[in-house]
Amino acid sequence: MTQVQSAGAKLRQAIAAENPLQIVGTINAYTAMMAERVGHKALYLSGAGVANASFGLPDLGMTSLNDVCEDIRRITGATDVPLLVDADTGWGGAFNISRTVKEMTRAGAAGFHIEDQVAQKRCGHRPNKEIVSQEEMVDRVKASVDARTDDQFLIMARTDALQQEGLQSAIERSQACVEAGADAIFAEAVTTLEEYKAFTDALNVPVLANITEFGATPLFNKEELAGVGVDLVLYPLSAFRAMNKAALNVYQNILQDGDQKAVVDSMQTRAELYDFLNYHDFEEKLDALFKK
Ligand SMILES: C[C@](O)(C(=O)O)[C@H](CC(=O)O)C(=O)O
Ligand SMILES: [Mg+2]
Repeated sequence: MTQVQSAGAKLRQAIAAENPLQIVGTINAYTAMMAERVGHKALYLSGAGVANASFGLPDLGMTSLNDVCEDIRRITGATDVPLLVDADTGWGGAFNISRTVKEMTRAGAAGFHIEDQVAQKRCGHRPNKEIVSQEEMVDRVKASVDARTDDQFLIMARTDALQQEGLQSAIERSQACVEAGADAIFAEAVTTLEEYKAFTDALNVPVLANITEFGATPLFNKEELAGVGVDLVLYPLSAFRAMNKAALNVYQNILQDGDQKAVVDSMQTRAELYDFLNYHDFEEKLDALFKK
């Protein structure tokens, strides 16, 4: 009998196999399929991405658990690669966080990260973030661990404390989260390799570096990050940002030129699109089933 591996187990296996594991943001099911096809071993659903792309909203804690679960289901329905999900602050107290774990697991997520910002959160790379006490964050982690229905579901604690309270506090918070059962730590808005090393030296669980563009963190290479003990490297919105610029260019050109000839070379062709979708397999099935 073949053992069916849970999404969480797959993510843990990928973390063990890759050094470091690169995790790419996939804003929708189709981009997730492309990332899978080119060989990525782990995918990410960004909270900012859900807010921006699915709702046209800023990343300020305005989307809900259901909003995110809808996008999780779409992506996990289209790929087999494990998906790490941004759970923001967990959307409330212990019982809300419990629902977040259970619903995300049911939707097919492999794990989530939950952060120590206040509910009225901001992007981790913006000024004037506010964080909750260490005790409150530890309670969030405890509630998450207690709610697990699959013991392989990965619970990652994110600390946004570096900006306001400094490195020592951010590390202490991370240690307290690990003590409470966190499987991994997301060190947010880190600015130097030395700081990453301080996190990885102090912790005995995988540490994630968020290499998001146009933020506080330089675009360190995965080798540099592996050199300071980082296990997971996140590119949450890289493809999304590129897609946005490409789309804007097309919209502008169609208006300016009256046709799309100048930008057609920048487009994925119909043949390429169909290839990623396995379109022809579907069509053959249709022909075989309903041949006239
Ligand atoms: C990782 C992140 O939480 C996200 O929602 O993708 C964002 C990314 C970004 O805004 O660049 C964050 O770092 O807060
Ligand atoms: Mg986020």
